[in-house]
Amino acid sequence: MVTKTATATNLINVFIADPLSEDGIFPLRQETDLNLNVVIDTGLAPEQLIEKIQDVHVLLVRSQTKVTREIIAAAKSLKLIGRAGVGVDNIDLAAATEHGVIVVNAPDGNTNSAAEHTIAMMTSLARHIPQAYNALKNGLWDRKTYVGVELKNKTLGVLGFGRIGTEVAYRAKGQRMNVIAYDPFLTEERAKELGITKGSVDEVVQAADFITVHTPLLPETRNLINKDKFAIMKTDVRIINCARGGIIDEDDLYDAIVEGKVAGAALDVFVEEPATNHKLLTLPQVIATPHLGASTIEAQESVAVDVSNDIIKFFKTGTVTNPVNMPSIPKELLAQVEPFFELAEKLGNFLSQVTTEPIKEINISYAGEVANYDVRPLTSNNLKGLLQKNHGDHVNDVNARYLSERIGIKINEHKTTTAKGFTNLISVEVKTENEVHTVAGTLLNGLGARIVKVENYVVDVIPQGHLLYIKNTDKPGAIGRVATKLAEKDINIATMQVGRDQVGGTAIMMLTIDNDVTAEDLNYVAQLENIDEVKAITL
Ligand SMILES: NC(=O)c1ccc[n+]([C@@H]2O[C@H](COP(=O)([O-])OP(=O)(O)OC[C@H]3O[C@@H](n4cnc5c(N)ncnc54)[C@H](O)[C@@H]3O)[C@@H](O)[C@H]2O)c1
Ligand SMILES: O=C(O)CC[C@@H](O)C(=O)O
Repeated sequence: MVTKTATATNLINVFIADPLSEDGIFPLRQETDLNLNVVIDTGLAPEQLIEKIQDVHVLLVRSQTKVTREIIAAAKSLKLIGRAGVGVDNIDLAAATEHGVIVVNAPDGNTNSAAEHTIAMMTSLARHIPQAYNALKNGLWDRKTYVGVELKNKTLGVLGFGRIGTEVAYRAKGQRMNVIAYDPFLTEERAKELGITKGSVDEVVQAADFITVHTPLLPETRNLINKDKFAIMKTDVRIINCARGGIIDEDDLYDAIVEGKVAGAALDVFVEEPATNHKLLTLPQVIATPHLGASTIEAQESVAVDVSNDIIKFFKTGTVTNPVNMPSIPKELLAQVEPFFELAEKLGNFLSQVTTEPIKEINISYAGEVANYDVRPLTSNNLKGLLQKNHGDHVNDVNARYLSERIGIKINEHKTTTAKGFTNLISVEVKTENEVHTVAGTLLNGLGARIVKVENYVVDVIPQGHLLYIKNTDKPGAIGRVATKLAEKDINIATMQVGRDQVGGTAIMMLTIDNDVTAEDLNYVAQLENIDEVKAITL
């Protein structure tokens, strides 16, 4: 269904492949600066989706659509994948990164709903509410079978103490439960502050009467709870999974329930979804919901609004609030780091034009104030500049690091707070089989970007427009001869910087000129006496 039409000028095709809150996509509908063409077409088979997203710039999904490598490869114009929710395990992140497609999610919008659902599941499990309801609906007034347990004074084990795990713990404390948790990022101090106990995974599962998992599904968390863990649990433990199918080994859970070790399980998620015919669902001790953790009006509106706003922000500013496959820069730092993006890219671009062999190694050094920030986005921009010559617009901030590593470039980043006379200095060195080239740049207060060092020579060049890089032997007349030859070719010199290592040694000239030069012009200059190398650089 086409919900908003747009003319072809800068048309941005947004394809919504899963049901999203209509109120949540309101920001997209009311956006007038961008030429958005929003199409909603849900429940498609992969082949149908592939057919429909050839010209799509933004693909927006929840958890149903599997955004596979094939789908990403088929969407030739794809720039952004938006996930209205937290988990991105339905998106092939590696493929997105390789294709330079940014992935954004909405990490905060459904935290509350997922935490509330977890508590609802735990309470239902403790009191057999779904089973008793079913019996009563079937005409059975059974008050003996469904005797439950209280939550009060029981211990809740929480594995994964991020946004949702923490919210669940707050609520469990409200039920007067004791909480023990494990998360690699949980400190003793934070645990103390929240009035909970910090334990290892084994300590958590051993101590708990109820265990709830709230980690992402990662190689390290797949089957985090398996038969070895069930073996050390208390008998009659109850298990809740409102995070991701696969964190708990489903076969081992089945066996542990049948053997009487586990009294019951409440599951919102499964390894394979939809899970309509699952063996766990045949057990009376198992209660389940069809992945409803985030299914509230509030959460769906909130995640869709967040992801819609990020789409708009991306096309207006090139930045996003919730990137998944590139480092995020806190808003308060962005303003400070942003001016360095262009400089970093220009330095990379410069080096790509002076280097004549495949680059094997790049050493990027950040000195001065800039070293206080997360410099990974700057390195990505630098690598983007370096690769653009050969990769054109296939390279962007998202895939620059991946592409560089794939072609075998070793990337080293260094930080130091002393910048040798500059407030900030970015120095980049590239190494090839036979060459080493360096360039350094800074941002001068109020004056903008400057290249301040080329190879070992101090210069002062605005990194913009057409430059000539000339290496010569330091002999009288070289500068004059170059200027004359360029004048003969009607090439106007705007600025000229010279530097040398020693009298009579190697020298360089950095010229800014008004127009681009041809290979023939370069040869013309290169043939001059004492001129060793001439390169044209466009920044
Ligand atoms: N059922 C639903 O509808 C629903 C809704 C929202 C989120 N979720 C899922 O809930 C989970 C948690 O979401 P969140 O927003 O709290 O994420 P989060 O990123 O805020 O928290 C995840 C936590 O897991 C921790 N972790 C990672 N590896 C771990 C390990 N090996 N052992 C223990 N902890 C580990 C991380 O350090 C992090 O603190 C995710 O899997 C998400 O996809 C499900
Ligand atoms: O889209 C949904 O409803 C599920 C979302 C949830 O699993 C998440 O990870 O955010």
